[in-house]
Amino acid sequence: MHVYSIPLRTRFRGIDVREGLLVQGTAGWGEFSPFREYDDAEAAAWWRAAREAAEEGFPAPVRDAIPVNVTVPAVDAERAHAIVRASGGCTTAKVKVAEPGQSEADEIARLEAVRDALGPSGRIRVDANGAWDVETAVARLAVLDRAAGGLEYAEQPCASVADLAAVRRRVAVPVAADESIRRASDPYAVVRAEAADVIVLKVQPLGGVRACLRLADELGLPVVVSSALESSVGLAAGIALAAALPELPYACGLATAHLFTDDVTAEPLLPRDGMIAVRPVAADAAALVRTAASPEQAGWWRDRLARVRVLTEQEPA
Ligand SMILES: O=C(O)CCC(=O)C1=CC=C[C@@H](O)[C@@H]1C(=O)O
Ligand SMILES: [Mg+2]
Repeated sequence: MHVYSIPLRTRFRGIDVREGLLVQGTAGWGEFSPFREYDDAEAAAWWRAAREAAEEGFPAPVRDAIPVNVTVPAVDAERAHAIVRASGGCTTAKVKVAEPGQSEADEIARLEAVRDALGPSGRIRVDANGAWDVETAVARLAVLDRAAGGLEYAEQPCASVADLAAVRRRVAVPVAADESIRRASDPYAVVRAEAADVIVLKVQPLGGVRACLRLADELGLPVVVSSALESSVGLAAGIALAAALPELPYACGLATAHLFTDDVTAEPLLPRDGMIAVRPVAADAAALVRTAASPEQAGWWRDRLARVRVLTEQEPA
């Protein structure tokens, strides 16, 4: 069991340092890295995903490389341009918007810079993490669609399923559901309400690759696989899901190793020509030493895992 702590290059979803616990089992390496504020019940799905990776391994792939998007945090225009140019050939960009303290003008400048860096044939999507109300989403998406020279889709413009559905009825930009799937007690509500054109699946919060494949099949909407901001060990599970899905019509949000200043392996899962190769990832000793968390942090993660294990051991097999 190893606990890593790796600083991010840029603050992302309010965090500057990513932490997680890695386990090695008979099938390979698994990652358990629920965000700190999640309670043990929510963290249980993340442990099921880690256990699957370590003990069962992944289902057979149907493709050997995954197209990925570059993820652009809520940075200024100049940084956004540089991030896209250094992305390893990504032709799709996902741009964070609705950051507290930022204005519409900041978002317009960021999107214009991303369009400039990608060129006219690139695809741009935005992610508001549920921060807008319906009126703001409708007005803002029209503005951002123009600034971007066309948006591929808007990820989670509003928090509730009802609001997503209302936005979808009123804007031409397609809507993707993320938090409404991964943090919802009822992911099927999105389909019943016709609230999304695309669903975002993340392996750890949804309990593993096989659980995601079942959900994708039942939901019946096009899937984008995204990371939960993981080390390359966790990213490998997302790559395995993207590799096993019968259809993969969009680039996936799995190029987030770029956001980390270091990784737990000498061969991070980074894109080349906009694609990440499907391959197993093993943590290596030197990288684990370099990225090791403090004894205090490691103790916190071990205690958390011990509590979550008790919860998951009570589940039916
Ligand atoms: O989808 C991507 O391009 C990268 C992953 C990503 O954006 C996220 C990872 C982890 C937590 C989230 O706040 C965020 C997201 O909302 O999709
Ligand atoms: Mg999202």
